Amino acid sequence: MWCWRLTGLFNVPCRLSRSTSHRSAWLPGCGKIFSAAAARWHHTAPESLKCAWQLHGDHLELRYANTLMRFDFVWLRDHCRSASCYNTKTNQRSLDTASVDLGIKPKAVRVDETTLFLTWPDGHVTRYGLEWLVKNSYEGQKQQVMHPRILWNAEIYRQAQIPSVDCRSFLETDEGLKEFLQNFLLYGIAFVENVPPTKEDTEILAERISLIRETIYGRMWYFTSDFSRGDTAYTKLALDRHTDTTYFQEPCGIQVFHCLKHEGTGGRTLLVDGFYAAEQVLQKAPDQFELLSKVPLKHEYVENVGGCHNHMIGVGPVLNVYPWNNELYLIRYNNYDRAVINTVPYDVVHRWYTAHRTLTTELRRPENELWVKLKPGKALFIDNWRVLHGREAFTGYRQLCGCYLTRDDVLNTARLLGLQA
Ligand SMILES: C[N+](C)(C)CCCC[C@H](N)C(=O)O
Ligand SMILES: O=C(O)CCC(=O)C(=O)O
Ligand SMILES: [Fe+2]
Repeated sequence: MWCWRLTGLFNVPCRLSRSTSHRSAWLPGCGKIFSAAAARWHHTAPESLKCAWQLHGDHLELRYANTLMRFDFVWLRDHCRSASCYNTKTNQRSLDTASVDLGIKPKAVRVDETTLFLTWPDGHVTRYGLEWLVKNSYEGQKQQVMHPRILWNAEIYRQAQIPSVDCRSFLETDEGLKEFLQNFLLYGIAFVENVPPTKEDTEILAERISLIRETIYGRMWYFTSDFSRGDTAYTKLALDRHTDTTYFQEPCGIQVFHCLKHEGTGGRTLLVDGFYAAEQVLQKAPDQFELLSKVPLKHEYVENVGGCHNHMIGVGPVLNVYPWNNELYLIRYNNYDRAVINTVPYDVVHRWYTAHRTLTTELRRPENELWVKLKPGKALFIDNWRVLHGREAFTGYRQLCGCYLTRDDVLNTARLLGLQA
């Protein structure tokens, strides 16, 4: 159901990206290679077209499992998995890549049903499983998604009826943790229920999946509307949708919120899937999507309140995509914390404002807004690289606790449980 939503992100041509310039050079070329040079193709077995290969001046071309791959010779030497080149105990390369002649060429090539064999000028033999090559080639990787996701608006999210995970099952069983992480990876948000409403218990939750990322706000933070810090978060005012810590070179990966107390009105939490909105921009105005992914901007945090003095600057585009498949991995969006734009000339600035407006329009569509009231006992985990949060103005005493998590460690936990992350 979600595949089609995802593919859009990768297939739309991105004029400046390397992958596209490759693609256009590649597609017209491949027909020619097959027809004009068919005599030079070597097949595993005469009756089998499963695998065929051809040696060119500076690369090896291999066709296997419906994938046409091209391998640079240095790449083929560098990735050798023989005992002298690769340590399988540590999964680390032992070969010194700098010792490989950049003009290296195999002196013999052979392919059987499962394996490619290369003999190098010094007699060293490298073997590659054909399946391994498909999985690890550029062409194979280009067809893959790094992070499978389900993009959502309020309706899609509600209809999916994703259950909250119970605190005990989250803490005590691998199944509970895995279910939670799977939902978190797919949707960018996930809830844990029946959490004792204390900072200490929230910390135990956080530590179950990751390392806590300590920042200028501390390790575990409590906050209320006391303006103890120089930021609107510490008031009763409404906060429009945004991602946090855009002013870090690497914005925090995950934000945990647990509302410990609220005696008053308002204060609901707003959640918006930034990737869903970005996908709409890509569909409607690919040039604008591209601009948002290419123009670097600064975000800034300048604080001088009480004893707190901080000046943080983070640089990066609003949308961050992997260049080989155009897949989004990070949105940096905070209009409060966006710094003076002095990294782009005036004409690009105007086009950037237009693109920013298009994205903002998508982010603000009421149908994309998921509103939830955080209550004591219900902890919310937000993927701060994807899902924007905001809050409604409120009255009365409201206390939130939480922390940031290091993204690498959340993904590490997910992978160890067998999830693709
Ligand atoms: C979450 N906590 C209250 C600790 C910090 C809030 C940081 C707010 C800042 N404007 C930002 O968006 O990064
Ligand atoms: O008060 C809230 O619900 C959230 C405030 C906020 O955006 C933050 O702390 O990052
Ligand atoms: Fe925030």
